[in-house]
Amino acid sequence: MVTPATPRPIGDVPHALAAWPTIAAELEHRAIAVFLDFDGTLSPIVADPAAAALLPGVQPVVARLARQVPVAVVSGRGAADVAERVGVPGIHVAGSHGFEIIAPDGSSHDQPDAAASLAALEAALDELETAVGDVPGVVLEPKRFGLTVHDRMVADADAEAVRAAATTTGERLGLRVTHGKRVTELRPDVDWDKGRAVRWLLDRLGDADVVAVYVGDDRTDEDAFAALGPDALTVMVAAPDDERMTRARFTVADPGQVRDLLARLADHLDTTES
Ligand SMILES: O=P(O)(O)OC[C@H]1O[C@H](O[C@H]2O[C@H](CO)[C@@H](O)[C@H](O)[C@H]2O)[C@H](O)[C@@H](O)[C@@H]1O
Repeated sequence: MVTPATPRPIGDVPHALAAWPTIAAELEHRAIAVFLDFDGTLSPIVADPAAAALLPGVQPVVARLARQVPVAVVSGRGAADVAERVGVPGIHVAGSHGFEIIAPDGSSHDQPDAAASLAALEAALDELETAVGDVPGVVLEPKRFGLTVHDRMVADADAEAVRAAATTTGERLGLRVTHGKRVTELRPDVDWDKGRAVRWLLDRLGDADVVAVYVGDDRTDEDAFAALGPDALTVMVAAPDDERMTRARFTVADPGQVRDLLARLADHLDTTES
C-alpha cells in the first residue's frame, strides 16, 4: 500500500529541469516506466478540443523513449482518439481516464465495471444535446467510457449554466461528475481513475522495482500522483504562480519544458544501464 505524498502549493515544488542532477542520480541504474498525460502536457491547451495536437518535437522524443523503456499515455480522451493524436507505435494508451487500455500489440482491456454505465452515458449525451447543444461554443465530446462537456468557447454569461446542466444530468444518471480545465467530465461512478490504471499497468510490467515517471497537468493526474506515492518521479505541469496544490515532487511550466525533460530522460537512458 502506497502512502500518498502530502499536497503542497505548486509554487513550493522544485522545478524538474533545475533539479535534474538530483533526478538523474535517483534514476541511475533503475528500471523506468514513463506515463504521460496528453492535453496540457504533451499538447498545449487550445480552445477547440478537436484541434489539440502534440507540441512540435514531442513525437520524436516520445518515440525515442518508447524504444528505451515502457511508455504509456494516460488521458481523459478516448483511447483511440489519443492514440491517433500521439501517433507513436509500441506504447500503451489508457483512455477515458484509464477505463480503456490499449496495449502495444493492439489488444485492449476495458475496466470490467464500466460497461454498466454505458446506457447512462448515452442518456447523458442525448439529454445534454437537447439542453445545451445549441449554446454557442459548447462542445460535447463522447468517449467510450465518458462524456466531456466543454465550455472554453462559451460566453462567460452562459458557461455557469452549461456546467450546472452537465452536473445535474450526470448526477441524476448516477455518473461521477468532475470539473477540469473548462470542462465538466461525466464518467462511470466506479472506484477507478488514472491512478488505478497506472498501478494496473505497473503490475503488468512485471518489475516490482521499476521507477514510475509520471507527467501531468490536471486534477485527474493528481489521482496518479497519489497512487504512485513519493518514490515515483511525479511532475506537475503548471506555471509557478498557479494557486493549486499538488502531490507531485517536481514541476515544469509548460509542454515545451515537458519535451525538454523527456529529452533529458532519453539522453540519460542512452548513457546508463538499468
Ligand atoms: O487527461 P488529459 O489527456 O489531460 O485529458 C483531459 C481532457 O483534455 C481535453 O480537454 C482539455 O484540452 C482541450 C484542448 O486543449 C481544451 O480545449 C479543454 O478546455 C481542456 O479541458 C479533452 O478534450 C478532454 O476529453 C479530456 O478529458
